[in-house]
Amino acid sequence: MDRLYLEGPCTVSGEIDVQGAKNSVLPILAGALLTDQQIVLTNCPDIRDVRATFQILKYLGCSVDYDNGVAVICAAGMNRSEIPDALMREMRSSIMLLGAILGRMGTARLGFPGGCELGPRPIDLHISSLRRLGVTFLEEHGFLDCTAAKLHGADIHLALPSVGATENILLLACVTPGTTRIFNAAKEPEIEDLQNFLNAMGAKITGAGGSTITIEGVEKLHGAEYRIMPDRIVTVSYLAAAAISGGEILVRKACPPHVISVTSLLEESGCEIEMAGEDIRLRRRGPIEAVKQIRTMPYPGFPTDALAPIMAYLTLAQGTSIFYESIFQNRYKHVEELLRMGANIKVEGRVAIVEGVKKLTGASLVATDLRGGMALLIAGIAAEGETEITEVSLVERGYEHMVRNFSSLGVKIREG
Ligand SMILES: CC(=O)N[C@H]1[C@@H](OP(=O)(O)OP(=O)(O)OC[C@H]2O[C@@H](n3ccc(=O)[nH]c3=O)[C@H](O)[C@@H]2O)O[C@H](CO)[C@@H](O)[C@@H]1O
Ligand SMILES: C=C(OP(=O)(O)O)C(=O)O
Repeated sequence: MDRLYLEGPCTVSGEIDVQGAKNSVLPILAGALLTDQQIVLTNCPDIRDVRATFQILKYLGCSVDYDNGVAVICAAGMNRSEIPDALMREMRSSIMLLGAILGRMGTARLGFPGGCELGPRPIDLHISSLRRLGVTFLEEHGFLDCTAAKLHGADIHLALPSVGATENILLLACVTPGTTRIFNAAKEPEIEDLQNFLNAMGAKITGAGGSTITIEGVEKLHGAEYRIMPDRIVTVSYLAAAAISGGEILVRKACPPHVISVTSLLEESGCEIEMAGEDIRLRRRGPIEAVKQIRTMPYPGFPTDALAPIMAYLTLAQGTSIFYESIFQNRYKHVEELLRMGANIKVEGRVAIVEGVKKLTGASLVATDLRGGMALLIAGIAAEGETEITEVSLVERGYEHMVRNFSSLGVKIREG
């Protein structure tokens, strides 16, 4: 999709099911390379990053079928271990294929991943961790040549709890002889989803969700059927859209415990939240109240991926909200676009000061990145008049069926 048009203000109201999580399905698709038997994934989201991963899997020699949220992958015919540069640049998570390709083929050749819109995103921790497992790297002409001749378990202390590095270690260590322990591992729920999926394939991993993960290498993995967990950032994006519009929403098939850092902020700012089983209901009580301090942190802290959607919501708050982005260097590109709508935001380094305004007005905007683009959509719901958003394909990296889903909630939205 090229562009989106919204006609605001609209009131979001209704019920919606949450899609499967982008950040779970991508490493899990990499895991499908570790067996020559069939993998069936349900709740697999229909998003651009998944389609890009399918392209890479097919290039590597796998068969891939996708229909209505069910992906069937078979890597029996895998006959390549290199990923062309153009496919690597499609997305950041292409780097997650490294551990899996090495685990299956013993060698891998790939370029550097894309997705640099948030500032520098080095892969030094991925490389140093896999080196501890016995992988050797040769870097030449923008490509990494990797060889896993003599793999062995190891203790790995991560300097930072990197989500991607933790996942790459899991993917390789589960088929590496011996015991591997990861200290200061990332604790994000998507890591636990990857652990559960790999264990369903016969891996022996314990501890994901905590900061120490233990992996007993096994010789072989087998086929499995697995349901991808709900996307926590899509969940909070729907909640923010309803909240800014003064509406009421029931988000179904979610995982409420995964989004408490965001729902408690929504409550603090004037929304009523009810959680029951897989349901989250949000209703706005009155005016939006500013939130004094929002600091992005690794899980279970406030997620960096939720910063932009929540910032869009707080542009209409009474008072001043202050954001501090602690994970990425440049997560404020969308701010310039929100300013065009009449928002009052000042950015100083990693801090953004959002002075609430009484109204936003529709404008012609460019999506700067995935979550920044969703922030513009959320602002466009509350803005007076027409909002045009271009570069929407960036938003489609992580959100499925946007026009259909937001229309069903009462948003006047159409594809351009
Ligand atoms: C596909 C996927 O799951 N993406 C998520 C993943 O990204 P990703 O896995 O890239 O994020 P990381 O947790 O690795 O990055 C966190 C921080 O560590 C730094 N770092 C990371 C690796 C490395 O080798 N060296 C290094 O310095 C990064 O620059 C960043 O400042 O976690 C991020 C943080 O929750 C989320 O915003 C992304 O949505
Ligand atoms: C930054 C994100 O994703 P990625 O790591 O895939 O670029 C995101 O989902 O907000």
